[in-house]
Amino acid sequence: MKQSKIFIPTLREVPAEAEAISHKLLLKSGMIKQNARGIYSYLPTAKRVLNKIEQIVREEMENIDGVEVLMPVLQQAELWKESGRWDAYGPELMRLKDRNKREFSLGPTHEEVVTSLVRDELKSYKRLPITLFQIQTKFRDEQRPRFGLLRGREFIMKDAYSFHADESSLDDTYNDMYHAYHKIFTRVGLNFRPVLADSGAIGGDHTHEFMALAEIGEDTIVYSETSDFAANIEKAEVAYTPNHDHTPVKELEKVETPNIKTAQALADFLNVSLDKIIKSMIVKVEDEYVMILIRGHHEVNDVKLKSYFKTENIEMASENEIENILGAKPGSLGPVNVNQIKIYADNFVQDINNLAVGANENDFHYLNANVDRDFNIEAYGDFRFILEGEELPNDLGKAKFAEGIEVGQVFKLGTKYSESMDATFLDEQGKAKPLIMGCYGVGISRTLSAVIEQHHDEKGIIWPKSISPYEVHLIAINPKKDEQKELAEQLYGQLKNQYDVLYDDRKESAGVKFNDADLIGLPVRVMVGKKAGEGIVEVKRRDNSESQEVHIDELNDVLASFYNAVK
Ligand SMILES: O=C(C[C@@H]1CCCCN1)Cn1cnc2cc(Cl)c(F)cc2c1=O
Ligand SMILES: [Mg+2]
Ligand SMILES: [Mg+2]
Repeated sequence: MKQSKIFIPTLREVPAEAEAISHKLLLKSGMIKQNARGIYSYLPTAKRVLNKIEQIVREEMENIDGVEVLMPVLQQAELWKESGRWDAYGPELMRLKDRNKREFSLGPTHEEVVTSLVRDELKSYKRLPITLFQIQTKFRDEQRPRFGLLRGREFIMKDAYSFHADESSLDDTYNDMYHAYHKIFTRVGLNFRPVLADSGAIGGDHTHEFMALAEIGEDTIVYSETSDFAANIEKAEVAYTPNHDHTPVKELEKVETPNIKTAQALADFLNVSLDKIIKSMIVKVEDEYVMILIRGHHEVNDVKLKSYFKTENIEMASENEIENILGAKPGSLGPVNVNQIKIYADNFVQDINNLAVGANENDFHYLNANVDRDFNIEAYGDFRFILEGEELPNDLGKAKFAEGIEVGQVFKLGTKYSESMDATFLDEQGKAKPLIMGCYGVGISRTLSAVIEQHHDEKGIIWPKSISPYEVHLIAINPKKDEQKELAEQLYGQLKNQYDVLYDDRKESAGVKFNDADLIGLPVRVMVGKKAGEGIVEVKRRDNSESQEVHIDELNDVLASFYNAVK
């Protein structure tokens, strides 16, 4: 492809609002243009990378008998009402009406659609198992789209759905998918870790997320250096063994704490360490308010609350809900004499007594509050995030943290959708049973960004060969010189039969061409310059800048050795 004919609007400067390096480089290298918040156009080099990622995903899905389909982006509301999810999701589910006022959503995922698709077809166990997949644009109306394609509102996903007569068949497909994902993320050149994850709203009890390691990642991975344990921090359990400090129980004492609102401020005011403070928060579980107690140096983990209370419908109580219940604002809340709502506590609250807690009166706290004497605990549980360095359960080693970008997830869904949507099959005894399902996603456009996060230098992107938009960058340094232009044209004619060649034939300065080549990031370049008259050109790697001058008679061999040496 001649660069004078393509459309790669590279930028000299990058819009300041781009924080993530992949977002900066996608803009600067002319791969995307923003249309609206979280909504982008993929320009030619991005489209070619997406095609290659999609093709790798397609191959690995077909290797495990996945069958490609393409479902509609517009989804009838009726299906979401059957599954009960129409009202379970907030504004993130984009809803709209057609000309006849019929309600639809823009598809954020396709469990309902695929279940409705197969429930009329897969009526016999003889037709099972089957795995359908699609590669398609999804829409989720994120409140805070950011970091370019890492968290867009419109994005490309491969979503697969498997249907089974029994659990062991689901287990087989889950394992096939797990290994297929390993191959996919290896082939696209990502440094990734599969981690145990929380299955959240969609239910099921078993799920792994595939995390690409990157500082910018929104997810925190907990892993061990002495075992192969790895989990999303949302899921990582905190081992608890009682370790009470057995200080003598003291009298309850009310103290005035003017304008003290946080645990740290209270610790400083009382001149005690943060871990002696107890934070009390009010959360609404479905429509019941409960109090959660946690030590001052710990943070509550909302995903653990959701799995403990077995509902997604959990949110922090608002300030006026809190005032209505306890008569005080956040910052002065505590368990003493609270009987109108149940009190739950993180396991580690058991290790200390004489607790410093809010007095449920603005600007007042209690010292020496003690469970059973001053308040009752409904139950203790693991409600907090693990801290780096803490021991993992079952001797799996010490918790180490890393940031990750979730590029894939595999779920065992069970019968959540087939029951609610009445998708049954006849088993060998002719008995109607709900289909058992699995679902499996790969973030295609997110993977493109994750690769850039892991493969770049200060000058631009460094594409792995497997998904690079083109394979060789042929550059005529000064096409105004006939010998350079003619030799470059001749080499273009020759090389384009062996490689995907991007030929920079533009009448731009050498500096502009080299800057653009560094930004666009093709693995190897061939430069036709001053020595064209002698038949000498230069071959150069983008990753380590290794270069070699070579006569065009040797170019094929040298180029092949350079290209093979690049990952
Ligand atoms: O999508 C999944 C599960 C799997 C992931 C792999 C491919 C198949 N689906 C989970 N999820 C995430 N965000 C969502 C956002 C909205 Cl607005 C929604 F309505 C539904 C969902 C939703 O169900
Ligand atoms: Mg997540
Ligand atoms: Mg997830």
